[in-house]
Amino acid sequence: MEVRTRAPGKIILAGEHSVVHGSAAIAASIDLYTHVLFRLPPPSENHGSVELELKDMGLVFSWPSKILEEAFHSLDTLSSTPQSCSPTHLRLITSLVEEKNIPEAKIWLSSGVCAFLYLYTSIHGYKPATVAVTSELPLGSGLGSSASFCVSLAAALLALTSEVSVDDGNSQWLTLTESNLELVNKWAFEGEKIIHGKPSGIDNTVSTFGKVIMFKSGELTQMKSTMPLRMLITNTKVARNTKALVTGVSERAVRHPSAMHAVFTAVDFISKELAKAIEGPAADDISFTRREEIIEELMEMNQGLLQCMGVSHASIENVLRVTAKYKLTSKLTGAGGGGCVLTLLPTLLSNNIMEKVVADLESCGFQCLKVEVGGKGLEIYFG
Ligand SMILES: Nc1ncnc2c1ncn2[C@@H]1O[C@H](COP(=O)(O)OP(=O)(O)O)[C@@H](O)[C@H]1O
Ligand SMILES: C[C@@](O)(CCOP(=O)(O)O)CC(=O)O
Ligand SMILES: [Mg+2]
Repeated sequence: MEVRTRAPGKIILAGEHSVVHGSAAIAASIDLYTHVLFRLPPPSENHGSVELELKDMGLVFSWPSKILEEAFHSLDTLSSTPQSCSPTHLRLITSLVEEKNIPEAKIWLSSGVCAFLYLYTSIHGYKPATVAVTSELPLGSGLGSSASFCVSLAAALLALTSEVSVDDGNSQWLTLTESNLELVNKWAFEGEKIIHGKPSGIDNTVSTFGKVIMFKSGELTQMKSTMPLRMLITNTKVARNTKALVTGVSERAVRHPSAMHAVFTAVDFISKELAKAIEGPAADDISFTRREEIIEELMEMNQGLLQCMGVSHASIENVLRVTAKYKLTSKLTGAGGGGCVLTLLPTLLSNNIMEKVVADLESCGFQCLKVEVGGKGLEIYFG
C-alpha cells in the first residue's frame, strides 16, 4: 500500500519576521514542490524498520521498529490530535538522530530528520514502512522547504494511518477536504516548531492551502488577487538558518522593545496596503502599472525595515543593486541572511530586459528561478 503527496514552497511578499511578532504578512505558494512517497511493505518484504530516504541527499536512515518501541515505551507518543513535542520526547528523538552520525557537511539536515521522527511516531507509531522524500526547492534558502517537507510528510502519514477524505476531482492528484487540510496543517506546524523553534505558521499554512494568503496571529485570510503577480526569484546561494535568524530578531526586540515594536507595526501597515494593491479592482494595463508601482514602493519599504531587523546580507544587497540598474525593485524573502530575493517583474517589462537582468544576476554567481505564483497547495495521490 502506498501514497504520494506533494506540497509547494512559498514566497513571502511582505511581513517575514514581523509575522512572528503578530504583524500581518502576505505569502503565496510557488510551483516548486516537496514530494513524499509513503509505502507500507507487504508482509513478504517486511524489513521491520522505519526507513527515511532523502533521495536528493543520497542519504538513508533506518530505525528498527523494536528500537523505537523500546526508546519511547515510557511515553504515549501516538496521538489522534496534533500536539507539541514534549522536551523528553525531543531528547529521545535527538539522541536517535545523533546516533546516525550525519556527515558534518549535511548536519543541518538533523532538525528535518528530528521533525520526521516526531511526526512519524506521533501519527503512525513504530510500524515498519519506507518514506522517500525528494524536493524541487533549494533547502534552507527562504522558499519554505522546511514547511513543505512537514506538510507533505504529515499528509502522507495521515493518509495511510487514518481515514482522510478527498474532494472529487478528475485528475490523479487530489485535494483533501477542508477539515483534513486543517488537520495536516496543525501537524505540520508541530514539525516546523522542531525545525524553526518559533514559527509563525505562515509557511505551513500557505503550503497546505496554496494561493495568495494574508496571515496574522495564526489567522489565515485567502486573498483574491486581481492582477498578475510575476516574480523573479534569485537564490544568492548563501546558506543560512531560519531558526538562528528568527532568534536574532527576537533578541533585538528584547534589547530595543519600543523601536522594534514600531518597526513591526510599520510592517503590519505595509502588508495591509500591499493586500489592497493586490486585491484592487481589476482594470486595464495603466492601472496595473500604477498598482505595480505601489507594490514596488511597499517592497522597498519592507526591505528597509528587514535591514533594520538585522536580516539583510551583502549578497542580498548585491542583488538589489543589480536589479536597480534595470529600474526593478527587489526585497529578500523568507528569513534572509542570504537565501532568496524577490524581484517584481512588471507586466510591461520586455523579454529582452528580463533576459539581460537574468544574465547579469547569473554572471554574479546567483541562480535565477522563474516560478508561477499563487497556485495549488497540498495534493495527494493514491497509487
Ligand atoms: N527535503 C528535505 N529533507 C530533509 N530535511 C529537510 C527537507 N526540506 C527541509 N528540510 C529541513 O528544513 C531545514 C531548512 O529549513 P529552513 O532553515 O527553515 O529554510 P527554508 O524553510 O527556507 O528552506 C533543513 O535544514 C532541514 O532540516
Ligand atoms: C522568518 C519567517 O517569517 C519566515 C521563514 O521562512 P523560511 O524558513 O526562511 O522559508 C519565520 C516564520 O514566519 O515562521
Ligand atoms: Mg523554513
